[in-house]
Amino acid sequence: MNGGGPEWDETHITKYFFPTEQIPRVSCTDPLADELISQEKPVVLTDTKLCDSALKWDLDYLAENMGNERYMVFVSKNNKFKYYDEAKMRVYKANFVPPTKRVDMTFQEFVKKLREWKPGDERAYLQQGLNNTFGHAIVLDFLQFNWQWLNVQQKKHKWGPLTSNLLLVGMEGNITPVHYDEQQNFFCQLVGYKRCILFAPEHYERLYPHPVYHPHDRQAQVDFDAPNFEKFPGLDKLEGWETVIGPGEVLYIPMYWWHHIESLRDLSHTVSVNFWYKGGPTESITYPLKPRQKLAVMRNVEKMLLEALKDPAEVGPLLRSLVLGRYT
Ligand SMILES: O=C(O)C(=O)C[C@H](CCCc1ccccc1)C(=O)O
Ligand SMILES: [Zn+2]
Repeated sequence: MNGGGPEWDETHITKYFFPTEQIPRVSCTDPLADELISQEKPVVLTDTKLCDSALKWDLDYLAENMGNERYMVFVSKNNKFKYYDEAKMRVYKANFVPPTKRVDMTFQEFVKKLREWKPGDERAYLQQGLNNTFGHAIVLDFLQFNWQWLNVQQKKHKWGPLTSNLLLVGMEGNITPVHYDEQQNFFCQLVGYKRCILFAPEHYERLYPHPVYHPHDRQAQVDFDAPNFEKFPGLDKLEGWETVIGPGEVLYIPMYWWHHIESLRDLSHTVSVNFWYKGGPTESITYPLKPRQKLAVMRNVEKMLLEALKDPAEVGPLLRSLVLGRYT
């Protein structure tokens, strides 16, 4: 399972209620790699040398070179860091209690928090878009990423522009619950080990995402640690793909694919950098539509209905009267 040595073993892996298969792990020179990426299927690339210049980004190096800027850190009373959209939170009428709190702090403050952490303390997760305000050493490392390989991939698979790189520094055991993004993603692991569980877009009916207008848009309502099979009956048909990625490995997370990401329990903190790309130009439509295209249609229908009806409570009844007994 894992590369060279005994970095981790099954004791670090939480057993969930659904079956998974291993995500293929190939060399980036293997034709299978390009085949899977062009089919928008997940694959672990073991030798891209994408971020080798950042393999040295341990806490001391980052604390030393990240200057005194304040960075975006989320704190949580438990180990879950479920993302929420702050803009949607502001206009969301019902009561929404954000599950984490955003606290901007310097990297030194963040490292102190990590090193002094005791069970029962709130957990922290630094999630900051990389930009040129980071110290010059970091910028130099960034410039040495394997941009040549990335540009070849971007062109070959007709992706849109690179939109952002998120620097992620997490505590062991931190979990980003299952969600999807509307971008292609080369997810690069630098320090420590992350378990990534992925589900194809067609598992949409089994993961029950929050409504599009909800602050947790794109996030599943399901809690893998406490699955509610009555409320979410589709869960018993859920099946996924998973892998554990370590330093120097890149996981391709296709656009619209669901992913749950956890920093292995009881091991070490983790450092990752992602590369989010806009999807390519909508290719000529062929039928039947691909699952991710149906997902995009469903999102647009939701947005249109909310715009037309104004009251979210009317969306369910209207759609039910539209389909029940007619399309079902
Ligand atoms: O790279 C990805 O897509 C991940 O999900 C990585 C994930 C943190 C992402 C946090 C987040 C989720 C949604 C919107 C904006 C930010 C992790 O590694 O814990
Ligand atoms: Zn994501």
